[in-house]
Amino acid sequence: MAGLRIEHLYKRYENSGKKKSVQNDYAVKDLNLVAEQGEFIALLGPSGCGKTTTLRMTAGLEDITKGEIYIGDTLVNNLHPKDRHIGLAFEDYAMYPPLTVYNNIAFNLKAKGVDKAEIDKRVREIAPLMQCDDLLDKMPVKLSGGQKQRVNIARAIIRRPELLLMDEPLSHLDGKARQAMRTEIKRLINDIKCTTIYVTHDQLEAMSLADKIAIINFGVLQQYGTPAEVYDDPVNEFVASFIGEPPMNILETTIRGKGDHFVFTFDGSNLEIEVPKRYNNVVKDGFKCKMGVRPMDVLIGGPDSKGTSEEVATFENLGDERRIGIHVGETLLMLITDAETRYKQGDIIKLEVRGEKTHLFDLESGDRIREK
Ligand SMILES: Nc1ncnc2c1ncn2[C@@H]1O[C@H](COP(=O)(O)OP(=O)(O)OP(=O)(O)O)[C@@H](O)[C@H]1O
Repeated sequence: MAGLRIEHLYKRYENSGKKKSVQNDYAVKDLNLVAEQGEFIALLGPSGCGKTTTLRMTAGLEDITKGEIYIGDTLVNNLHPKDRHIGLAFEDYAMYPPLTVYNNIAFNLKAKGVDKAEIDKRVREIAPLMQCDDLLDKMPVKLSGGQKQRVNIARAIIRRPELLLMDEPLSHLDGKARQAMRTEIKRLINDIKCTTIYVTHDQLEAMSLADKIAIINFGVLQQYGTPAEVYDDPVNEFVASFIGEPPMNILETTIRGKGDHFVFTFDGSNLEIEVPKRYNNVVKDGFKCKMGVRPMDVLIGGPDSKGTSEEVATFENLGDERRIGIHVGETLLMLITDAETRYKQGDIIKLEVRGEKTHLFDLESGDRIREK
């Protein structure tokens, strides 16, 4: 049984003509997505791409323009939010300030008329899971951002939802608290095994938490797959450059024949990178496209390296890794190294690129060009 099934979902806001960022007037366009029972799905994409709209339609907080949403086997298009068996944890904590944490967590069960003893049992079950047992007597105003978020999530899961919907739940937290909460969410979801849809624009969060990631741009699903699939096998330039930090290097290139193989060449640079042989059937001398390569697949060669000599344009020391930028024509090619050497602008290094790790993208559409 699918935890959630979305079929040909569209959303058009009536006033969207005024919003420049909605391409073709649709905030969500022909979205299809299946989350299996118990799966953790991240909806990932830039601001305004339609993630929250999708979540709100799933929750029943926003009308659907066209399409179907099933939770389990039930078509929920016309069901009231309270009848959808969902738990909601949105970025604003939306707690009731005059109520203690206990009463905030218990609120929805009380409203449903669940008896007192059962409510108490459930609050005391959930509180340790979300590490808020010592907060139960506190008032919301006394809580830190991380604590509020834990209570917020406890409120969402106390109803034992079939589907947990989370919208940027970590966005108010700073770096360390964010990391800690991320780990807690992962542990929690493993414990309660609830199908979860999690909205974020943070690719690291999506990569570390999700079983599958739906990457959306301008309301259109670009790719839906496991973190490894979207990282290693991106379907287009958008996905390739959205996933990974620092992002994949993408450079315009002209392919040239060289003996029995082809090389990527770049305007204004001597750099040449071997095109993987598997592309021999799709490229030819003079073929123009974009080449993508991840910064960790660009290496600094040793003294005997046959790589090209290049000048360091930028150097950043980030503690556990160092980032070097090299001008290739007008584009900055980034590489990451864990070597201790500190470079400075103008230093010469030998550059080696792992040709076998390169991807090809269509110059116009950005679609991945695949071997035949
Ligand atoms: N109530 C509304 N009326 C009109 N347009 C809206 C409304 N809500 C959202 N939009 C538009 O729909 C598009 C998708 O918005 P949505 O909030 O779903 O994106 P998002 O990916 O969640 O963005 P963010 O990460 O910034 O929250 C945006 O262009 C937005 O301006």
